[in-house]
Amino acid sequence: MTPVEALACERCGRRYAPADVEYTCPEHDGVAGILDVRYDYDALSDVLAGVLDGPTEDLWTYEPLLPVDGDPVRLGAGGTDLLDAPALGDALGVDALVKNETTNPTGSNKDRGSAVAVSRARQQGHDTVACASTGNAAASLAGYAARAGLDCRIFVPADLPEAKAVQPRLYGATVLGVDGTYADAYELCREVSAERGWYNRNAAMNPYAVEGKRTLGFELAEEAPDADWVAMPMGNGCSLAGVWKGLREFERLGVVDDTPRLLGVQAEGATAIYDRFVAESDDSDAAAPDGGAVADGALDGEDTTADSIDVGVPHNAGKACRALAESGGDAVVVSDEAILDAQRLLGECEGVFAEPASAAAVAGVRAAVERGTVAPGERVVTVATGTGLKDSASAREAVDDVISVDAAGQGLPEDL
Ligand SMILES: Cc1ncc(COP(=O)(O)O)c(C=O)c1O
Ligand SMILES: N[C@@H](CCOP(=O)(O)O)C(=O)O
Repeated sequence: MTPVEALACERCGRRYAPADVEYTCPEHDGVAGILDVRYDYDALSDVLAGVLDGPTEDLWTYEPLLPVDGDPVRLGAGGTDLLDAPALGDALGVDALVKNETTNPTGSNKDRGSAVAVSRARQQGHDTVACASTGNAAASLAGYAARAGLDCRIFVPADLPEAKAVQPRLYGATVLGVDGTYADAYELCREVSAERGWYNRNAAMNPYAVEGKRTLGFELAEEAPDADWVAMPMGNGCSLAGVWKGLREFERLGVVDDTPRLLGVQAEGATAIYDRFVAESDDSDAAAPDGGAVADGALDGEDTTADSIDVGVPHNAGKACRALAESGGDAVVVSDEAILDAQRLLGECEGVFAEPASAAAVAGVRAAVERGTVAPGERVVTVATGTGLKDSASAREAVDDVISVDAAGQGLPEDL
């Protein structure tokens, strides 16, 4: 197993032996003290050559760098394609690449976090896992729980897109539709899981889920060492922070000489991380379309068609802002209209059907080019975090109507 040195509190810096604490720092209430897994990098360095030797089949190619003690749960997460995206690049004015996370086994990058969290849950003898979700973590946890033979409980906002509520049930999970926001579902899941002894996967409190997410950073470092930017959507901010951790570690371990800048993208209806980043950045030229009102990062106003990033209380905001700042990156906010345009652009240009939250990253690149943050021709990897197939109702807004034709061809347009 990867030698975990300690769990360090993101807030106060206290360090704990892994056996002494399961979730957050005991010095703070609730989720405030997120713990970060710290490794012995000399030991990681010793196993690195074996990891880099050969193709990345899936995220367990990186098993010696992951905090899992053998017998991981395998469903095929990771090892996703990095696509050249020339048509998208022409449309955006950059040298574009797309990291296609839509092909993960349950359809999103959340599978990376679930693979590690569920493997640990099984190793520790838990029989039930749980999470709150806007849909993708739900399906992901449920799919991995099914593979591991564990029971699964999911808390979701009741107004979830239909397929996102169906998918985890198909994997055998019990889905609880909470009459409220994602933030409400998160708090309820936290309380009930603690009361009933369920293993809580949520990356806002479980230090190990993000360790799976950092494998996306490993892959990007290996596959696109010359990238200038990596653009990602932000909901809780954990996915972006996880990618940054992986990128930085591969720089530290000498796999790459340099790291790309991160572009974090939020939707106009849920801007808490963006607001905090702007507030913390002395020299940021970030500006929201609405004038850029600065909030305290703890809003509960969730209102965007990009439901996966419709997060009013992003618990990983601090980590995400630090990642953006350390990378020399930036944050942008995009409208729902721009997101739907970008969803269609990504589909038409590159054959990738991504959900609105993922398309937000494409819209964010366009916005960043327009305001000069990303220079024309720079090499930009956009992470397509999740498939659009789970939310055809949103995609419906982005496409033309079906043309009705009778069986004899009546109605067929002449100019087709
Ligand atoms: C498809 C998709 N993209 C992006 C995100 C945002 O990830 P995070 O909440 O880690 O910032 C999510 C979270 O659910 C997601 O499902
Ligand atoms: N929006 C996310 C929230 C949970 O994901 P996590 O990995 O940050 O715990 C989702 O539901 O997919």
